[in-house]
Amino acid sequence: MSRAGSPSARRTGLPLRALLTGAAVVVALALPLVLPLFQVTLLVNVLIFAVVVTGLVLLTGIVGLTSFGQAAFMGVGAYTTAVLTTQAGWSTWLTLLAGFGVTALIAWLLGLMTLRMQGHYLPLATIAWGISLYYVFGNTPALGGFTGLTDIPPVHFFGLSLTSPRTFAYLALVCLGVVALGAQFLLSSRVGRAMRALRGGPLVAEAFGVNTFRLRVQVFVLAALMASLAGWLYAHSQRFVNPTPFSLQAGIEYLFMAVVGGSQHVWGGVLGAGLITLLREWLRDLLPALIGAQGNFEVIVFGVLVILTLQFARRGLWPLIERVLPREEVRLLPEHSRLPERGKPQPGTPLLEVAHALKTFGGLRAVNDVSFELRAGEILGLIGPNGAGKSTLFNLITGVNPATGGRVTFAGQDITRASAGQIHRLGVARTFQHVHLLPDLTLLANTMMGGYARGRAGMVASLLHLERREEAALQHEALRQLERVGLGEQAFTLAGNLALGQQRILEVARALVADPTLLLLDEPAAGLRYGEKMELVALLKRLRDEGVTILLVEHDMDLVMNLVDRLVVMNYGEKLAEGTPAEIRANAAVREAYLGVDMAEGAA
Ligand SMILES: Nc1ncnc2c1ncn2[C@@H]1O[C@H](COP(=O)(O)OP(=O)(O)OP(=O)(O)O)[C@@H](O)[C@H]1O
Repeated sequence: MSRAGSPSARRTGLPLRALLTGAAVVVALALPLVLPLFQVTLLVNVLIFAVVVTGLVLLTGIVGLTSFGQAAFMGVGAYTTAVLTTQAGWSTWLTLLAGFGVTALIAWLLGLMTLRMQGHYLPLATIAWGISLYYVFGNTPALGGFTGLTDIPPVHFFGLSLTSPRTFAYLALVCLGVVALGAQFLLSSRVGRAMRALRGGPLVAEAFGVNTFRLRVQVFVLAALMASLAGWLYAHSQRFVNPTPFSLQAGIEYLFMAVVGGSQHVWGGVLGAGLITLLREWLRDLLPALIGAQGNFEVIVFGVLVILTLQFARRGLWPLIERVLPREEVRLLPEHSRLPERGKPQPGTPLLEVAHALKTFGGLRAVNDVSFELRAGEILGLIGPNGAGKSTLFNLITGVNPATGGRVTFAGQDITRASAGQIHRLGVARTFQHVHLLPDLTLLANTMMGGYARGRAGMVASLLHLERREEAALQHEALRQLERVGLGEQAFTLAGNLALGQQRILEVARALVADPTLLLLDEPAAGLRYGEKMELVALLKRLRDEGVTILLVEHDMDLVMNLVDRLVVMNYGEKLAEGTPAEIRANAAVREAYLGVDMAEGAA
């Protein structure tokens, strides 16, 4: 497909969306001037809370790490500036940096200790340190105990003292603008795609070379820094601090805001902060008057609201708004340079060698003394009845589960003990038995995920959008691979709209973006219709003709016999046979293992 006719030309709804964004900015800038003073104070709170919730969107909504402890990090920022300004006379701008330093250190240490935890252990850990920090604030005399610290000086900006809520609102607006823009930049970057992939579990992200633990810690620290900034703003807007706004209950409320607004969208977090804060104020007046008694009745309403949201709008309110907004601009950056490509081995040279591979689970030998070789340029099929050990062997080769014994060599390097990411970086790319795509992202963005290991941009460059050259090269490479597999025309549609067959082909394109020497396919035909299987076979044959080496685990005998150059057959963890499809068809032991499957018929 020619580049001129490529989807880059589509710019869906750009003027209207830009116009709406511009109008929202103008309204936001006008609000502090036109609203009554009480409401401006409320607006300042909304903006401050939105900064914390933006961090939660990244941490919980995108990466999937639920944290109840963000309010505590807000407290670290608030108390750092409170102590250093009131007791050491530091400038408020310097204390902002100091707050970042202290928060980053605490978050990094807590992250190192807790972020390896899975499931409900991590949220429990965040509750634990959320409570701990609250009591540190309340029980430390130097921090004013539960009474807190007063007389915090205002922020000065070029001689202007930001004592009035009206002027302070602009500082809070700028802070939220910077944080929200940075978060948006991050999410549309290489690191952002890796963050999204993390949500589906570490397996996928690691297969693309992401150091998942390091990324989790980085996002955790980033979200804590956003909370710290909010704490700094809070301290200087209120001019006093005490532990209450940084309690576990506040941490839970920030989560409510994210969930109600839409925890996977930056603007969802802002919407949630606004809605919950305004609703709280309104209900605080309304409910006691209605019920005729004093009490925190609004918290009960919030609980019901969250349950209703989870029931009827699981992804929050922002996606409902997004549905009526014009679609976001599709941006294909101009390509200045291409990504470097790795040298490919000569066809016929040994590429992958599995020697006496052994994998035991307790007393079970799931892979027992299996040896075979894969040569560059061929398609090798790994087949066997259910439970034969194919997936286990696949996992040994891809580094998902290390071997108990034996040796696996790829391109001359011993990868027996290498991690999934290290193996990927050597030139092995894979697809998954159960498709792992990001359905809300375009085909292009999904495909770009496969090129993670070919990029270098880190968290800071991504936050500042300094990685555009690299991003452009990746975009164009991804588009080339989509065109190569026949999905170029749909590059800007959402992956979730594809039929399963196309999703599997998309996974192949994503793997190809890694510029692999070896492509590993885990049951690529599972769940496909006949026509889809034929398309897949045609694609894989074309790739083989282009020099791509392929190893596939597959159940579908038709597909395997018509596609591969050679086969390795496994049974009860052992290698039963190896040879061309014709040799395997004629093998009596293989026929025996496949009782009921007529292999000759399968090939026909
Ligand atoms: N993590 C594990 N812990 C314990 N046993 C396991 C584990 N993974 C696999 N096994 C066992 O190892 C054996 C081989 O399983 P494996 O999934 O590799 O077979 P397979 O050939 O891929 O089967 P299928 O075609 O059904 O996917 C099976 O007996 C399985 O129960």
